[in-house]
Amino acid sequence: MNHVRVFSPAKVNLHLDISERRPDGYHGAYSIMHALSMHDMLTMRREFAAPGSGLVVDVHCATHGDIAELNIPAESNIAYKAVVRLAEALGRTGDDSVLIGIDKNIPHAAGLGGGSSNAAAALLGACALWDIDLADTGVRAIVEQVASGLGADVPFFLHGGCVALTDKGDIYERDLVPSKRNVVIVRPEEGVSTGAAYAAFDANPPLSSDEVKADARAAESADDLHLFNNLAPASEGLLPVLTDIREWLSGHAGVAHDATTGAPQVLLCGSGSSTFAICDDFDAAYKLVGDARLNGWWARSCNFTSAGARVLPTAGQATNLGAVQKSW
Ligand SMILES: C[C@@](CO)(OP(=O)(O)O)[C@H](O)COP(=O)(O)OP(=O)(O)OC[C@H]1O[C@@H](n2ccc(N)nc2=O)[C@H](O)[C@@H]1O
Ligand SMILES: Nc1ncnc2c1ncn2[C@@H]1O[C@H](COP(=O)(O)OP(=O)(O)O)[C@@H](O)[C@H]1O
Repeated sequence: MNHVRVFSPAKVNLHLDISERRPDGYHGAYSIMHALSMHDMLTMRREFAAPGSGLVVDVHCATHGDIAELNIPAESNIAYKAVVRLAEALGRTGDDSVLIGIDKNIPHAAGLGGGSSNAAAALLGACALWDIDLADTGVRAIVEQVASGLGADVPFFLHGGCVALTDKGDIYERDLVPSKRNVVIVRPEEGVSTGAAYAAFDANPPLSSDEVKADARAAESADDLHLFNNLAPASEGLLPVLTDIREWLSGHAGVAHDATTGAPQVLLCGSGSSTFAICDDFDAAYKLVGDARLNGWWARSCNFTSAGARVLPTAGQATNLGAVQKSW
């Protein structure tokens, strides 16, 4: 195969329980992530490689839908790093040329994991271009190790759906039954750096109770969870407009409420700067997007999805991802 398209979804953390900083600099994290129908699309092509060139990778990004352009050199793009590190891990030292086009709909520095998802998509796309069998457990272990080395959020996107992860939020623990509900994402113009959010967390870590921990571990489906994110106060401290957005969403008609606690189902996406709200139905989500835009915020509606980063079937093969893409 010399040409693939790879679906690259966004994520939210339905539950993000950060513990104290570890000696390796990372924080422990029990994270339950859910993939969204909002997605980027990667087009990857293998081209003629000049003799003696080694591996040549190039990346081009096009942004769509009012999101800021990603003005970074190709070598800084995490999709570039993914392909180079996978080639190294697999011992592929020969001449090769891989061109990656990224159509970006997911805003960056938004807590939606767009870069991490692009990295997972690039790993799967490279495997398809190189005819690498991911059913082989040895190969799969190499791909998962490369994913984890690229960033804590990357391994999730190899799975997708709704997944609980442990350690630093990168080790798969179990699947939960995905949700089919409507989601609205709202964000201000500014982003939040993940590293800065973790540093602010360290100043006064709001550690979770045993009850919160037990509750998350008992949940079997996404819809059973009580939304939780103890990184949110740190991000709100860094970017006070996040408090305004949370309070505004929490008081908006059409936002769903937790059946047990009665709390509005509104939460910061990971380290921010997006906030998500779960809505009762599509009409409520549509109205919420319009109202948020009137406040000057970026807003989109989408759905939870059971997909992850996925190489799309070539023409003639059946797929259910079309339904996912039409939903936003
Ligand atoms: C907070 C979360 C929630 O899913 O993601 P975002 O909301 O930013 O997307 C993750 O923990 C972020 O994952 P990711 O964005 O992949 O982080 P990395 O690139 O590995 O690390 C970025 C920075 O965050 C810190 N970091 C990350 C994960 C973790 N468990 N502890 C940390 O202290 C690292 O020290 C590093 O300075
Ligand atoms: N393919 C990519 N898509 C988005 N951001 C990328 C990409 N490659 C590198 N980056 C860098 O990673 C940073 C974090 O991006 P992203 O994963 O979208 O945010 P978050 O971790 O908040 O979800 C960006 O600000 C950008 O500088």
